[in-house]
Amino acid sequence: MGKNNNPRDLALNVINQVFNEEAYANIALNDALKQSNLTALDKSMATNIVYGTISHKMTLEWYLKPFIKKTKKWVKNLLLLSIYQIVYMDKVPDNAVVDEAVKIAKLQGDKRLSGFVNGVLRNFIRTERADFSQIKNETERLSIQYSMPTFLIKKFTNQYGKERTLAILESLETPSKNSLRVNTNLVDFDSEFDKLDSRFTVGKSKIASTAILADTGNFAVTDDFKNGLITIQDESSQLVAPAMEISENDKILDACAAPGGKTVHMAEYLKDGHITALDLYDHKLKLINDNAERLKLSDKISTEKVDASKAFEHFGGEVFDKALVDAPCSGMGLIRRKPDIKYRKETTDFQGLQEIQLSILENVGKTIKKNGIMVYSTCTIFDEENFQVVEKFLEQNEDFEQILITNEKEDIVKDGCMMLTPELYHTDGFFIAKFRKK
Ligand SMILES: C[S@@+](CC[C@H](N)C(=O)[O-])C[C@H]1O[C@@H](n2cnc3c(N)ncnc32)[C@H](O)[C@@H]1O
Repeated sequence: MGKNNNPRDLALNVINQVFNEEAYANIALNDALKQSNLTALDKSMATNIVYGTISHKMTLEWYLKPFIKKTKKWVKNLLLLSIYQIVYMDKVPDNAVVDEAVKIAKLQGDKRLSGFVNGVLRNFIRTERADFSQIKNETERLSIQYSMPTFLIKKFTNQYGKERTLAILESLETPSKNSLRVNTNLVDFDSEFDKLDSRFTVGKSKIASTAILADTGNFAVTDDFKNGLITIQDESSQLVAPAMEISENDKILDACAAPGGKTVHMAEYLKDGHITALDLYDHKLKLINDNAERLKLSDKISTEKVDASKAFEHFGGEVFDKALVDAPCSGMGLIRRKPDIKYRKETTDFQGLQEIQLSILENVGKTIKKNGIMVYSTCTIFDEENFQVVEKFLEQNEDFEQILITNEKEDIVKDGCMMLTPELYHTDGFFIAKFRKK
């Protein structure tokens, strides 16, 4: 079997990049899948192994620890992804996992180590599996059981208490749903729902009227996606555009816009209005333009490479009717979809992120007209980047007041902000606050 058509070998190469070189899992996996000639079924298996192994990394290391001393990084990664299959993938027989691991060790060019891999895995299978209850310290136990660094367990517990923390951790263990948004400019919601319903198992969202949900299905390759009738957007983030109170002639600034998921949603509300979408990088602006083109909304959107914390210097004061600051954040609400986030050191400087978020809000705020609306959103569920930002922004900017957000689902509203934790509706974790310029 050649390298390019072995799903486990591909998974190992991606995991090596993520664990050894801090690559982003989604990018490394997409690149590897594109270059491979795997069947759709094998692609899905490789994807499952990559995300499963990353998601359960700390648990798998704990399982593996009694069986090895020191070994090469790729060998350890191969053992981790094999133990993932043994423990979590019921349909794959243990013997097949071992045989495949041995084959991959040989493929990686090391016959001697293939014997070692064989021995460790056979030993692991023979030995009774360790039980989490033997870890006496509760924080450590939760950390190993849910593969979450202890400082995050502590942060969750401090903010949400034990019971809700457990519910959040449990909910992060179950897979994300596919969440689609219907482009109601091009097609009626109900007819698109019926059409998708005839081909996939789909359902409606409990929180976003534009969302269609599905457990499985690769919607990015469908004609309806390519033709812009549907797009892929989490239910929680579909709540942002409706919160903006958009009028069809509004001039809107989307300050942190790429890849443009919310830009295109807001643009659907416009007739003669226009959105200026900013980001820091050309390749990211291209993603916004691609999205706008696919959804047939290019005439309503222009992109500019401008630092949002210097928007006022670039555009001047009182120019826009509305602004969205969908700020750079730790992304801790996306752990279910992007499990590598929980191990990344650069996303844990919550105070540093808060400073950036406040400086963007303050500067963008100056570009809004009197009575203009500014919405602040993040995909994180920690207070430093959410309620503390709202509080400090209002303290430091007396020309703004908070508009209290309401929703018929009271459990997603807290202190006038929308606050979705991942266990409530099995969405991404998400936060929305709303301000008006006096
Ligand atoms: C949370 S993402 C935005 C997601 C986007 N609103 C959507 O719905 O698809 C944050 C974006 O802000 C950009 N960004 C970070 N700092 C920025 C800054 N100072 N000015 C403008 N964009 C910035 C990042 O490159 C990233 O693309």
